[in-house]
Amino acid sequence: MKILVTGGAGYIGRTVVSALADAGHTPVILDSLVVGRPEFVEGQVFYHGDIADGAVLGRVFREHPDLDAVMHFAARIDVEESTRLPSLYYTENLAKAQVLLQAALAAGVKRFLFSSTAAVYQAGRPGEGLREDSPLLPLSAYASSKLMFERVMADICREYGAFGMALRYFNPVGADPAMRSGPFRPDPSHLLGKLTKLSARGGGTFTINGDDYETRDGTPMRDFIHVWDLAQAHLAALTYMMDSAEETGFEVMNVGSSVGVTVREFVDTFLEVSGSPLNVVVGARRPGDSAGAFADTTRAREILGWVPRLSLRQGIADALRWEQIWQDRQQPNGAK
Ligand SMILES: O=c1ccn([C@@H]2O[C@H](COP(=O)(O)OP(=O)(O)O[C@H]3O[C@H](CO)[C@H](O)[C@H](O)[C@H]3O)[C@@H](O)[C@H]2O)c(=O)[nH]1
Repeated sequence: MKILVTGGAGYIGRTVVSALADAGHTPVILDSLVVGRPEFVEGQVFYHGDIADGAVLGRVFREHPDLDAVMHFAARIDVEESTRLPSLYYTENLAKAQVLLQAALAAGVKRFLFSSTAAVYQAGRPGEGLREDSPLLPLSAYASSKLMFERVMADICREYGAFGMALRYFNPVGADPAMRSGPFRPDPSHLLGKLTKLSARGGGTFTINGDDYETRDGTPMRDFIHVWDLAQAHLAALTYMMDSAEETGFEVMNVGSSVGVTVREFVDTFLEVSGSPLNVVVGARRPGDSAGAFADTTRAREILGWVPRLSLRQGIADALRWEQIWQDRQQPNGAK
């Protein structure tokens, strides 16, 4: 199948591009390269442009009249930034996404897969996984923009007789196990990114943001999903949409490991896997943080037949291996 992948030069989008190619599909990438990396589109069918640029969209759909589906990853993803710049988030993640969706529908592409987020949920009850019908409470413009687009998609897919799916990601970690892509931000704020950078520098102090939450060790809980497992969920969702007897539909599905891991447990596992001599201290809570939760992935298992296969340890090991490769690549002439 031929799939348009927006944001295909980004961390998750590029991983999915590799998974699609490995499975014999043909990805066509559309990326503005505002965040995405030019290295990730080398050798790929690639269009440089914005998801709402009519001229670029026109070219893509004209030159690929045989597209079977769109996988839409291109988005702004920084929760903190979204609380400062909500208009940017509603423009990029909601208004522009609608332009893309309608361009696809006008071109007759009626399968649309969207990257949503677990940030749409209200914090779960301790010990209970979040289900797709659990209470929603988006706390940032980022989360709201994602949830709003889910609803826009549901309505417009019905109007046009199309099939849409929104995958609600929990916390992706790791890199393509074949090392074709991985995280690339020079100054990441997320847990594994921070730990990986410290480890690459040979040590330093890592601060756990609060240990007075209602979790088993007081530190927040998250559900970490290997990015390659996440990519496989997209392939399963694509197959499901293409094989569906229904022409029209809309499905929401959690994609997580279904295992809750606390920040302290994560840090301990990281120290074991990396062997890094990090100094771990406990600091204040991070504003806006929640005690967190994990995914109930029953729907993805039953409907898509998808289950995560890769461990947290492998996610950490792959991230560490990729960090080394990526840093080496950033050096001129490959010098260390
Ligand atoms: O140096 C650090 C960095 C993070 N943490 C803690 O680790 C946990 C996880 O934080 P991340 O920033 O890694 O992940 P979040 O769950 O907060 O947010 C991520 O997942 C969300 C979905 O739930 C959104 O997609 C968002 O964009 C993405 O960053 C939080 O309790 C955070 O405070 C620390 O203790 N120290």
